[in-house]
Amino acid sequence: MGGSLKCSGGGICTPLDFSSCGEENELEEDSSLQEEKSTSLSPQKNWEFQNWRANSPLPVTPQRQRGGRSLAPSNAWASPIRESVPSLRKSPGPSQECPGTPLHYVTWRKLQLCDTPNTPKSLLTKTAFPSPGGKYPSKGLRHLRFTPGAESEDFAQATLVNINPFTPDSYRQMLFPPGGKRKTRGDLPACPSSILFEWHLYSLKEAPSIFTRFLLRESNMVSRYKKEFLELEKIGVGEFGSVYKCIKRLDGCVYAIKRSKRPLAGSSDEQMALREVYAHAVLGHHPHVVRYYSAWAEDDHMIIQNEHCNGGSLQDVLLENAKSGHYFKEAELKEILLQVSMGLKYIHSSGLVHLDIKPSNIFICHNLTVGPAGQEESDGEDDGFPSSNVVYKIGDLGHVTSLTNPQVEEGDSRFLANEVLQEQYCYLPKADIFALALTIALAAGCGPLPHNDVMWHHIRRGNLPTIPQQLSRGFTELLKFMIRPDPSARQSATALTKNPVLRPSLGKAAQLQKQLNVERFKTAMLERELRAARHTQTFRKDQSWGYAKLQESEMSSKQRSSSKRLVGGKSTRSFSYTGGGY
Ligand SMILES: Nc1ncnc2c1ncn2[C@@H]1O[C@H](COP(=O)(O)OP(=O)(O)OP(=O)(O)O)[C@@H](O)[C@H]1O
Ligand SMILES: [Mg+2]
Repeated sequence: MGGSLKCSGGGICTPLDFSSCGEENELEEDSSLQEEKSTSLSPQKNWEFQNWRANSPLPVTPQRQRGGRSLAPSNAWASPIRESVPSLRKSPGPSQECPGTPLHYVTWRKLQLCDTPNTPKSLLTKTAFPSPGGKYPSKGLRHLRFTPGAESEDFAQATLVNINPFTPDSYRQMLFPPGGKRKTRGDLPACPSSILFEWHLYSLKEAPSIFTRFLLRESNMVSRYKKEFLELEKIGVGEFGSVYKCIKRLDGCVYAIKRSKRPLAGSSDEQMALREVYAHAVLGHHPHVVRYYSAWAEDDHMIIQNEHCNGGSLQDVLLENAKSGHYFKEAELKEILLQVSMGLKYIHSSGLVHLDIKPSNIFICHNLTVGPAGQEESDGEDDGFPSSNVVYKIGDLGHVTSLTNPQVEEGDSRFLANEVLQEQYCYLPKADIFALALTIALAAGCGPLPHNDVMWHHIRRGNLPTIPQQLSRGFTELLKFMIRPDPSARQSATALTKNPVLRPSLGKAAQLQKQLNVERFKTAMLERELRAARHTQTFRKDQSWGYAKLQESEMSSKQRSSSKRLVGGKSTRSFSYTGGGY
């Protein structure tokens, strides 16, 4: 790949200098992978690996196919480190998601070496420990690392990894078995990944207590951001970070890159940054959750690469609306409520809560091309893919926490449910519902929401802020329900996705189904009656036939007896009876 590339706008883009940009880096990583596998093993394991490779019945995947990296099946519980390698992610088809998002980097199937649900720890460490200068050491150096003295350095590095608190216990137990039960090669499929994985289990077994967190400040890469992305413009500034619209030099697609404002090490921002990354990694893909591609630390700042939503945030639109005195109409409000409820349903069903739902954290994608492939993204028939051309997505997962072990970092007080302020955390998903109702009220045109004081409490008593447009009674009641003081009385996200006010077609279908059931029942009753009537009719017929037979036989016996008495009399009489026939 050389020469100049033609931009879609018709201009000539500066040719990519692959000596310094992402691809070289990626190829470097790729080509280093086989080496990396062998060199990150202890000498004994290294020998086993080389031996395995020589004798393996499986073809050794060419380096350009990135074969060594792709060990993960599609698994919602993706490892965060795996997420940091874009080519490992399963991308949707071209018709899905935002048109600016990339497609398959390589065919997923090609990437799979063996069906293990585990991200090999080798990949975690490989990504987690950038070497000085941002490149892996030369081959020679890498071999040198496996002198006995260098092993301890490798071992120390191998223990640097984060444990995602949003993954289920079973997942963590699988990765880090209690007591460090050592797996033998026989327990695992015979492929290089299993050897590497085994090695890491072995490390954990030997030193579980020194298994330390991978700290953001320990990253000292050359700016990956500058190397891999071309910054187009700053698109937003939030409490936590600034967001830039960028093109990835390698794939030519647009992304939103969020960079934390302050240095992270040891600050509360560090926790927030990690939460966001953990949550994104665990949530995977959903049409109503902003898609995540990668995250890394750079110069003590967290950088998160997300899908770029070309419509900006709902807050941006509300600001524009306020200027022109235009508000979302009821149909649009219902669409926003329905789509965000679908996203919340997905987040809640993953055992997480968002805790910062508000207009600036809802993002908009326009001009979505919905095709059959797009529909696959939907998480079920009930949630159907949005029919409109606008897709609303939940983003900014910096406050996400788990339902089972909530570590609550209160979001924006204007949207905060009273029970969360009172530190009652048993109905956390309902706090998201509360915030969503106020988000919709804002979109409907209500004035600025109070941060505190009398009006704040007035709303928490179940009173909707004044909305300057006539909304239907059903919709207003629905919004009121969502802000009821008792969180358990508020609808769940799942209930909202089925609510007939938001999905009248579902209501109509339900009504028709009901009518159909009544008609079916009536038909069944009529059939039963008909059967009974036929049965009675047949019985009567049989009865009358039997009666007639009886009468006939009685008559014939009478005649027989009278003819006996006439024996020797006129033969004509007797003849008439026998010839009468039955
Ligand atoms: N994926 C995206 N696509 C388009 N615009 C985005 C995207 N992510 C963020 N923005 C823009 O950047 C702004 C700030 O983003 P974000 O909410 O993620 O940052 P933040 O620092 O967590 O903000 P806050 O804490 O105030 O909510 C958004 O309001 C939006 O305008
Ligand atoms: Mg935000």
